[in-house]
Amino acid sequence: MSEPRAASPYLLELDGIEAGYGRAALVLRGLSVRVPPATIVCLVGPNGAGKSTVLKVASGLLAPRAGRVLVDGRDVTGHGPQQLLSVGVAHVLQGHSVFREMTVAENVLLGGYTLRDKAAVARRAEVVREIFPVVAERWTSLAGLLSGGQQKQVEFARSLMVEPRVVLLDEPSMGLDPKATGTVFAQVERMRAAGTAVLLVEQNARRALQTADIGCVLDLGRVHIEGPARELLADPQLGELYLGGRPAEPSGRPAGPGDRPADASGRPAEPPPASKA
Ligand SMILES: Nc1ncnc2c1ncn2[C@@H]1O[C@H](COP(=O)(O)OP(=O)(O)OP(=O)(O)O)[C@@H](O)[C@H]1O
Repeated sequence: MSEPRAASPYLLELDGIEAGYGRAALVLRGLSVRVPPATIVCLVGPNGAGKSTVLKVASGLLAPRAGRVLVDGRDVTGHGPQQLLSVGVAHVLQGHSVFREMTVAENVLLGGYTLRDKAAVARRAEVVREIFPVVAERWTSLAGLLSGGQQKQVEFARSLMVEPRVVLLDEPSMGLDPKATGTVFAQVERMRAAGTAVLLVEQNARRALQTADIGCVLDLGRVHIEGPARELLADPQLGELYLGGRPAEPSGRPAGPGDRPADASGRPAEPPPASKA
């Protein structure tokens, strides 16, 4: 018999997670993150803080040693990636994962391999082609001929084939120039507009917080500060510690080529004193 579903305002919840690799010290030490439906939540923090590890726990790639993973209030702790995908959690891994020698269409349709019904695959393909126009335009091109930003959109499109309810994005702007980064973040907003929640990890923290609804600052394996992304951007102490020391841009201007990534200065000496999480 399946467990009764508790009513929850959150689509995805990580609650008191402790996780690490092998015998090494724990990376996550009591971390909690909540993702409401159709919301972009961004994790920022120094290199090695455990941001990618959070995504691996959320997608079932790494089993936590303690704590719970909940989807729609239902406990899915310990479930593997396939099971998490089947309840609507899709993970777009760091780096580029398109098959360069295959067409855009083949790459995207691979994302629907778990869908049994051919008509459902065709319907979803139409939906993702609408969300990502470049995917529709380059449908029959070899994926390897696309630019880095276009390839990232192919990866997004592939992840949306199964109609996930939350997509975990690990460093989507990695290796992209500022223009392509802008395009990719615009597409992240389109995913939200299409009703998909996003849990985002990004080196370019300032740019990511301009797109996100909620920001979470990770340090020492926990969420130290959580709040509306715009408020985090405007916080001078946070800017100094985690966002490369530049004052927040009141206009929400996309980051320019001179913008320093969040972690350029490495781990700060002290975390901010007051935890709002
Ligand atoms: N597969 C692995 N095996 C062993 N240790 C790992 C593995 N992956 C990550 N780690 C370690 O876990 C810690 C957290 O890594 P993680 O990649 O989650 O951090 P991050 O905040 O995403 O860092 P970055 O901003 O540099 O990508 C680091 O100390 C890292 O060396």
